Amino acid sequence: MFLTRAGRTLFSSASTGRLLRVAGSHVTRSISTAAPNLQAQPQHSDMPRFISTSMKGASVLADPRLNKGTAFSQQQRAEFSIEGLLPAAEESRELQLRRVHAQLASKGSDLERYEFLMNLASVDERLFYAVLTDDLEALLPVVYTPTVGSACMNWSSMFMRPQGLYLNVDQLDRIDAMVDNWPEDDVRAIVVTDGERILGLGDLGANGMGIPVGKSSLYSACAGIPPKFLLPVTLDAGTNNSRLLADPFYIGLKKHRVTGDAYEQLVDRFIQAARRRWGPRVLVQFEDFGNANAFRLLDKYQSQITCFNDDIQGTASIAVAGLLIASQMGAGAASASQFTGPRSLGEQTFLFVGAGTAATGIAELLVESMVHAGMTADDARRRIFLVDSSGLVSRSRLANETMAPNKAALAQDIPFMDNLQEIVDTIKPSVLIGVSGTGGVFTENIIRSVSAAHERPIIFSLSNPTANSECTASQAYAWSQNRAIFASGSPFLPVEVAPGDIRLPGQCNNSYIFPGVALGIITCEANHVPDSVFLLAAEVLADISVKDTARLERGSLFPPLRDIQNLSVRIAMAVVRHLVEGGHATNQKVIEACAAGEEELEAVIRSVMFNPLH
Ligand SMILES: O=C([O-])CC(=O)C(=O)O
Ligand SMILES: [Mg+2]
Repeated sequence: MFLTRAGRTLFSSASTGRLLRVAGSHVTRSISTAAPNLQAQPQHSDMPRFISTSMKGASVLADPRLNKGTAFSQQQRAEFSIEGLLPAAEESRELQLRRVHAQLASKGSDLERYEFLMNLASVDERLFYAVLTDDLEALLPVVYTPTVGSACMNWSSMFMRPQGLYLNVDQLDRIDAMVDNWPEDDVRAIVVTDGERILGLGDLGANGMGIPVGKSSLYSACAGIPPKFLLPVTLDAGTNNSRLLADPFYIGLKKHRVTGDAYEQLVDRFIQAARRRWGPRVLVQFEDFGNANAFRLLDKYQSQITCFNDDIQGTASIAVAGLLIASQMGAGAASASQFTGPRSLGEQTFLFVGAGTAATGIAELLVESMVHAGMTADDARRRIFLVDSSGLVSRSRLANETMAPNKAALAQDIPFMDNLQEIVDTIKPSVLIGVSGTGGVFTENIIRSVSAAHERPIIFSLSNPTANSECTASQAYAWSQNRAIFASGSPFLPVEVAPGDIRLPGQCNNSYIFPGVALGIITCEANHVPDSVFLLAAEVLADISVKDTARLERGSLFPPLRDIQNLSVRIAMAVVRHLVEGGHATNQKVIEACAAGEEELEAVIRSVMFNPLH
């Protein structure tokens, strides 16, 4: 039991190392978050951490950041006046974890598991993160894609208690007050959506809140960022989804999407209010905005504030990492006799099916990567082809249609074709990237054609959730005679392609990237996030992944999720170094740690991270 009384401060805060204030004349008690029966996870500091509170009684149990239920000792129960409010058993966190796993196993569907875990997070937040990090491989698909997609579809009918902050366009003059109502004073990163393009599911309006909530929990689970630093935000500008507008249970503004000045003001007032309240270095992650707004807002804010767009830059980074890794494996060769070893990205021909945020984001980062390797930007662009819902993105279209500038920059000087099979047969891509949001567009014929032209074609079906994947893992393997190097945005189970030959499809999802990138950004308190951070993150991930040859041989391009926190630390270290070199880091202590050496830098990054049971 750790106790602080007025006038004495005995402990440091969960992560910042600052001394906690003893509240007024109240007796301020501190709850040890330590789990005596659990081993400290080695990546974290051994210092027990404490949370200070002047609360007593039922309110301690009602606060998910303080509550640990039956893990409160008898002494703590007396101290916090919660005796009798809990059953007699005094349980270890380990036993509580086992119970939660058993409860999860008894649920009938992933959506039920999702609801159960969200409830757990609202009752005992550290136990929620302990369960999540204990089995991330199994639970990421439950708290994130694909299950989060079903949760968003059903958000209004499942609604019980609000999570995150909802800011709406009908109350522009109340935005400051709403931001002030958020209970945490030390927010360092915000995930914000306007719900217009939720995964590959389209406009889900305020139901899109599942995405910023889910991404925030990945910040904590994948990079150890303390939950109190994170804020999920939904900007409710209306919805054009008629199903939702007609749904009596819909929780958002029941009106069509507002565009123009009012929309602009909604975004701007939110950003100004957040910076006023949490300081100019608070990180803003744009997530699942519609295409036009995604690019426009990134263009508008990237030079002004600390921000990035995960669907453009995070997805680009993981895809480029995957392509670097697959190319290292010798993918893309035209025949078995050429299949001798590593190839460069410049030797591949890329065909994107889909030409939205993810496609152009990946394409631009690919160009940067090829330029980095010595190619000219024009030569690099000549290797990239895009197909949208009208057909091939060709220069001839530019005469009759206004195209988004980033898409127009990738238009090719070849005749227009509108049939995907014909396009594939003509271009003979060695890399097929699905970012269309349309399940099943990689048909058997398409995959057979790509595989006929290349010994080891790369097939990335990146649309989410699973039902929107352009093909499944088993289809990619079966239709390529098991030669495809396959990865997908949403997870697929291992596939036994022949007796004893089990492939592990890689999950090419931005969750490998944004948590580590954000950890770096918030640690050094960057005032700007340049695009180069995302190429760097891709290279770090690729360098680490190619070392695990046993895993690569089984088809999986990326490291196992159970290692993700260590991976995020490696990414964060590279990001911090890069931001310090670029003059974008503002935290003096971190700048000094960076100059002192690798160990010091790693220590300062790890000092930010939290361990739910320690
Ligand atoms: O959320 C994911 O799994 C990846 C992503 O950002 C998207 O599909 O919008
Ligand atoms: Mg997204």
